[in-house]
Amino acid sequence: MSLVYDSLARWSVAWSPLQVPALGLHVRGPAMLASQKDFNNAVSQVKLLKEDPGNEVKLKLYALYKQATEGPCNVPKPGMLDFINKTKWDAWNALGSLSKEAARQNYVDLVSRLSASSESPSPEAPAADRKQPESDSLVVTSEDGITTIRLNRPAKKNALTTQMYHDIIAALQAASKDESAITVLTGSGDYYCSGNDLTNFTHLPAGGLEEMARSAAALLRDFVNCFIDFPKPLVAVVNGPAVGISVTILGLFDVVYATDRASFHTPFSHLGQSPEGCSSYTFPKIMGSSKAAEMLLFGKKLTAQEACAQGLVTEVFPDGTFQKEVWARLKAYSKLPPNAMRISKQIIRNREKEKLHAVNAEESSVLRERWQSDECMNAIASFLSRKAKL
Ligand SMILES: CCCCCC/C=C/C(=O)SCCNC(=O)CCNC(=O)[C@H](O)C(C)(C)COP(=O)(O)OP(=O)(O)OC[C@H]1O[C@@H](n2cnc3c(N)ncnc32)[C@H](O)[C@@H]1OP(=O)(O)O
Repeated sequence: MSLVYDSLARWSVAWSPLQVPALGLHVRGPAMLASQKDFNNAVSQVKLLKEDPGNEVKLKLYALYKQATEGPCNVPKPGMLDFINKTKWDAWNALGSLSKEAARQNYVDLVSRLSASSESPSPEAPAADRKQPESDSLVVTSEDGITTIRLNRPAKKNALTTQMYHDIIAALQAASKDESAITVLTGSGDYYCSGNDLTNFTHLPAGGLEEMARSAAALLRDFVNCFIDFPKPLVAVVNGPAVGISVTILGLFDVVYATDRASFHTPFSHLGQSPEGCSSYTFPKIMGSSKAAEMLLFGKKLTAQEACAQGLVTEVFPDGTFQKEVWARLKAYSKLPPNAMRISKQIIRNREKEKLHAVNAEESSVLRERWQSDECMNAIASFLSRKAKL
């Protein structure tokens, strides 16, 4: 094994970035695929990376570059002892029949994530230095080794405004670097979260509906990416009913504790919309395809006990003792060695990450189209004119 690593290290020196670029990526909608120009820019950007991304990532870059430029692996497998070329060949071959266009997009995505992480400040951000959210609708605190991100719009059932998506992204980025061991998302009041604030769709920018859909899809994608990439144990403390995107992203949490008053509802078809938060992938994996279809296609609302039986929720607590029991448990967990927890999370989650990024991109792209449909516009208009509730 060390021989292979040594060889890879030398390789990375010998490789020009032009030769270098997530394995197993097979899904992506046509609307958001990168152009040749985006791809060429990404190839140039690789040269400017400030930090060496490591051999594993270089292998991914290499494989995606080959797939994007030459298509599926079409050269004979190198001999057993030709470690370097065999490892490169394996990485390229693992991409199977991924299309050139999807490989190009995945290459662009990977480079953009690498560029963003090499630009972000690396020093640990202690809780006291944390930039506070722009609005009071999100409250972020750090105590006893736990950073808590609290949705704080109880009068609107914690519906997520555009500003809140931005603030949650910033809070997760800060939490990933602070001194806490565990990060928690929870809600204030009787609801956990009623999902996307439907009035987000009423603020039409100068570019009209099309521009609104484009920017919402980009924000959705960034938002979900933060959950996919979050490096520490991430726990949802579901203090009441959960709707829409607050349910779908639960598949990206490590542990989900729920009060017995919680319910889990994804009424996407009722809203003329389609699943997000990687739920089109995580839900069938967690609960099987037919239970996932009942939720995601027909909007079946699950009780907390049902969600627990189906694996979406880790444990259900009686509402009367929910807060006390859950926080006592989390405080105990937060004393565990933080690095061990991070590394264990990495092992559990890393092999799925590229797939999840590809699913997120496709779901966002499909929603971009859905948001411009009559079905969706009519459903939102109906809610806003108070004719419809879930
Ligand atoms: C960057 C964009 C990314 C988008 C990602 C895609 C996300 C998709 C989703 O999340 S889809 C799910 C969207 N959510 C809903 O459709 C829920 C709509 N709300 C309801 O059906 C009901 O409000 C309820 C069942 C959640 C609660 O009903 P009830 O207990 O009777 O309370 P009220 O209806 O009186 O609600 C109180 C107050 O809150 C306002 N409100 C609640 N939810 C939302 C919401 N999602 N968006 C906007 N406003 C909401 C509701 O209008 C009331 O306001 P008012 O007091 O009348 O001013």
